Amino acid sequence: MPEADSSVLQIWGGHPLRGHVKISGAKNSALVIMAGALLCSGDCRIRNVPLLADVERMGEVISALGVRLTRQADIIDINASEIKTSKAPYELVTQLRASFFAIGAILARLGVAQMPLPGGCAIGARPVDLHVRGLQAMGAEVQIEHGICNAYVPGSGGRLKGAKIYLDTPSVGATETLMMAATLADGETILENAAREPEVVDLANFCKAMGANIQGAGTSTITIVGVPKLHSVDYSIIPDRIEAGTFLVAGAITRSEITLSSVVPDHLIPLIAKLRDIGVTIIEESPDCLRILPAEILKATDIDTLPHPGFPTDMQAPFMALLTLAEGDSIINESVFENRLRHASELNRLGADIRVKGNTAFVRGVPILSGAPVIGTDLRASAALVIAGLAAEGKTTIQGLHHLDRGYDQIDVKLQQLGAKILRVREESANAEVAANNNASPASIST
Ligand SMILES: CC(=O)N[C@H]1[C@@H](OP(=O)(O)OP(=O)(O)OC[C@H]2O[C@@H](n3ccc(=O)[nH]c3=O)[C@H](O)[C@@H]2O)O[C@H](CO)[C@@H](O)[C@@H]1O
Ligand SMILES: C=C(OP(=O)(O)O)C(=O)O
Repeated sequence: MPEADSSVLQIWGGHPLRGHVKISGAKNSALVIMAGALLCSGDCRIRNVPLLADVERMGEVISALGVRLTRQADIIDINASEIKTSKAPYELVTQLRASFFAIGAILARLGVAQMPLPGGCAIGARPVDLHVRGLQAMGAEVQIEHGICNAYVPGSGGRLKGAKIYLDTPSVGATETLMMAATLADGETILENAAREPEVVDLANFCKAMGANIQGAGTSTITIVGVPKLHSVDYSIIPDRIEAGTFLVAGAITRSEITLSSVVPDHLIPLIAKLRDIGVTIIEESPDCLRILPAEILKATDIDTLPHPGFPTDMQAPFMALLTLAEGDSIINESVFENRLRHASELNRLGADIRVKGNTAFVRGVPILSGAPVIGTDLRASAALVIAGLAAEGKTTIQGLHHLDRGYDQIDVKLQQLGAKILRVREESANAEVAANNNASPASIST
């Protein structure tokens, strides 16, 4: 894992990319499937796990519960035959969102769980009321005190009971928490208005491979019939659709021809539709490979983020970067999170013309962007700045890499392999260069 906190990314933009990129396993699947491994009293082998700070932290959360976890390359082995404590550590859980979702699995296994409120991207209030209400409907007593969610199942045996649960909003995390809780509960749980994201389906497939009885994942009604115990599993997680989408957008903005493999095109339907809408050609080379061709003209479009299968909120910031260089006016409405447009002002530093009103961004296409120092405020905001930096004339320096490294597996290395002029350097040397007014691209990465 690179040293993110003291590093910055330097990008010399305006160069097309060329070649092939392999997409890593999905962050949001890997994290919740690691939590799901806590349901199993045998060995869980999880393959295709991306190299990410969030995965490392999630591994630390699981180890802190007294569960055995080892990692070799992209394989993680977890054996939760024994979970020594029901209390997850504050300093780890507060670093990512998905750690909280483990409350469902811990409660199902032990009948008790103490989970600090989670961290994750600061893109809105992100309450956990739907998780809590669902667990209460399954018979748990739940109270949030001093920033800790304390849950236990009263009565002998401490086993949750199946329930009919309607989610006010199709929350990904709440669907996953409750699905995990229900796999070992007594009786049938029906989740209505459930999230339909591919990562929810991946978690369901993982649980089913361990012997869980789950029907309907990928639709808005999921039925889970609890089983007494789950067995060992060897499971490979799906490719990361957001990483794939980010590379497609990077290809589009730099007018490049690149191929992406290990993708599931069906998971990218809303994004590919929008890219085609604005003039980008994307070819399905094979069932797991996409090719993007250089676009002559990029046209403006409107985006409304929605739960899957709508346009994903996690692609909103990268797509905004692309629309800054499209011909005409675009309107982007962020409907999922209430504070996820902070990248707009950083994109404006690069010469974009974006006005924000409430949850809507009005993007007026400009002919060029020009490099500048910028700061990533969250994970996808940072990705948007990388994308803009690849297209901007001159040098862009991006701070805040701890956000980027939470969710992108070696993005700088992958972009270098595609010919991008991008370097991760220590912040002090970048500052020294600014003082010396050195804007030149270093010889080591000149193409
Ligand atoms: C680790 C992980 O998988 N993160 C993803 C997950 O986050 P996460 O699971 O946190 O997102 P949710 O789907 O839960 O959030 C959607 C909306 O529901 C609200 N809400 C959620 C739970 C709750 O108890 N009460 C409530 O009001 C949220 O504030 C938000 O406005 O799905 C998001 C939406 O696709 C993605 O952007 C994140 O990348
Ligand atoms: C918002 C995201 O992650 P998290 O839910 O972990 O904050 C994301 O992956 O874009």
